[in-house]
Amino acid sequence: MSGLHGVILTTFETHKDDRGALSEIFRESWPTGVKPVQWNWVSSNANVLRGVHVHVQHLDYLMCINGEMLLGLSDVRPESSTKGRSEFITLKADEPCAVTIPEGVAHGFYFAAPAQILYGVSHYWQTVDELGCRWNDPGLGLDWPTRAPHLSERDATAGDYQHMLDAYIAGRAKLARGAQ
Ligand SMILES: Cc1cn([C@H]2C[C@H](O)[C@@H](COP(=O)(O)OP(=O)(O)O[C@H]3O[C@@H](C)C(=O)[C@@H](O)[C@H]3O)O2)c(=O)[nH]c1=O
Repeated sequence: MSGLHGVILTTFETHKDDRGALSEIFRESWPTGVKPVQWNWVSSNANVLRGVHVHVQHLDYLMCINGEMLLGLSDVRPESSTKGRSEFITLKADEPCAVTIPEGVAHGFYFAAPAQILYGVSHYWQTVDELGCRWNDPGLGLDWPTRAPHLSERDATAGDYQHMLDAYIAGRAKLARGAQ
């Protein structure tokens, strides 16, 4: 369960037999809140942290397919009933489920050990929709279980929480004007 407005957990039914297992992971008819147009496969090494990012436009439909991932979430939407709240969800490949992350919910992915994830997105990737801030900015309210994660150059040089919030609000206004 998630306490953040619009964050949806979808659990999968797993059919096991003597060959292994099979799960349906997405049906358009399920109430996931998202219709992916693009899917990404991501492999991460131990102690990698991706993010923290927030999107103005696209939603993510995220699952762990090998190992474990700690998902950090922080609601930055000014009008949200859960604005300013944050939480962690652990996704495990052997407890198959997906998390829908709405636009405006900032998120980071932490991998204590090597793992693989798969995620679908509601809009094609475009850098203009890739906002972010420093993974450990106090404004996020996320106490990660690492002090020195392996980050991308972009994430290591990201700005602060307030800068991300301002960019998110400006990006949303631009989108509302039909400019994105
Ligand atoms: C996200 C993405 C990246 N790329 C490319 C750009 C770059 O060369 C390489 C790695 O991209 P990044 O460093 O941006 O990957 P990463 O830091 O993993 O970015 C992801 O972080 C998580 C937390 C999210 O929220 C995602 O939406 C996305 O922002 O892959 C694509 O071609 N398509 C895509 O959809």
